[in-house]
Amino acid sequence: MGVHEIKPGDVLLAVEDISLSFGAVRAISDVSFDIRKGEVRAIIGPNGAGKTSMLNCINGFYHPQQGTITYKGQKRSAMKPYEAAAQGIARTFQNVALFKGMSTLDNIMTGRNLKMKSNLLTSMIWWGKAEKEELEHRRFVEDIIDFLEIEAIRKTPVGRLPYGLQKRVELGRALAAEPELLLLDEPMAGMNLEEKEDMCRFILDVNDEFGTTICLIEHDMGVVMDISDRVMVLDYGGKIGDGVPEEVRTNQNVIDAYLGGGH
Ligand SMILES: Nc1ncnc2c1ncn2[C@@H]1O[C@H](COP(=O)(O)OP(=O)(O)OP(=O)(O)O)[C@@H](O)[C@H]1O
Repeated sequence: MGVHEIKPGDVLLAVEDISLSFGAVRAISDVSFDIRKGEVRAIIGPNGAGKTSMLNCINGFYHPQQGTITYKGQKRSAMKPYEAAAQGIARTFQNVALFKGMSTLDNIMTGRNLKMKSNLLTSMIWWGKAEKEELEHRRFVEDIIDFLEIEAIRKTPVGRLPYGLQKRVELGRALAAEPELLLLDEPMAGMNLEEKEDMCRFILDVNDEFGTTICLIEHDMGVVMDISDRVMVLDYGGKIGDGVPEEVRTNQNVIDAYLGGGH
């Protein structure tokens, strides 16, 4: 696609001066920040600060009225979510968005759709080829299931699983697309301590073992500071801090926004 190769540490995605409004509500005001290849990047901020809106801009759900987003060196125009997905951007949602009646295995398999080349016509003509491809995809999905340690629930309808496991299945579905950039919206929300520790470990393993770049929104400050390389802080739609965890922890604007809290 004429996109130059990105080395670890290079900028994978750059957001420049973007603003997004819904009528009179300004969700994002003139925010610039970047995500480097191979890092774990966090976006934090009080409720309503614009964090989810930012992820929605990155994966094409929302189109900012101002500013630009450059992914792998290419400035994007108004991109649709499926186009972002085709270019290697996957995401999970604040509230689990899985097919509740379907098994863990089948839910993760749906994340593989983009990678499947065979359609009905080719599978009628090239039945053997399509079957082989299907087998390869199943093997890939089984590997994800092993990696996330969810073999025991592979046939269980996800609606019957506890919330923490559903979040893990959702992570599996996103991984099935073999993303280059993985966006996680509050991956640990609603989890107990043990589930949070597990999820942290999986996020770091995905980053380490697959080299996947990760951008996450998370409210648990301990977790954010532990697992992120850099943290960007939003408040009332504007950026008030950006840097390594230590810089952000000691940033007076950030301390004030959190102490002022409750908005
Ligand atoms: N589709 C929409 N229509 C109208 N207003 C919206 C929409 N999406 C977001 N907003 C508004 O934009 C602002 C930022 O919302 P956003 O969900 O991005 O914040 P957030 O930081 O993710 O909050 P939280 O931590 O509570 O999830 C809020 O005032 C919200 O009400």
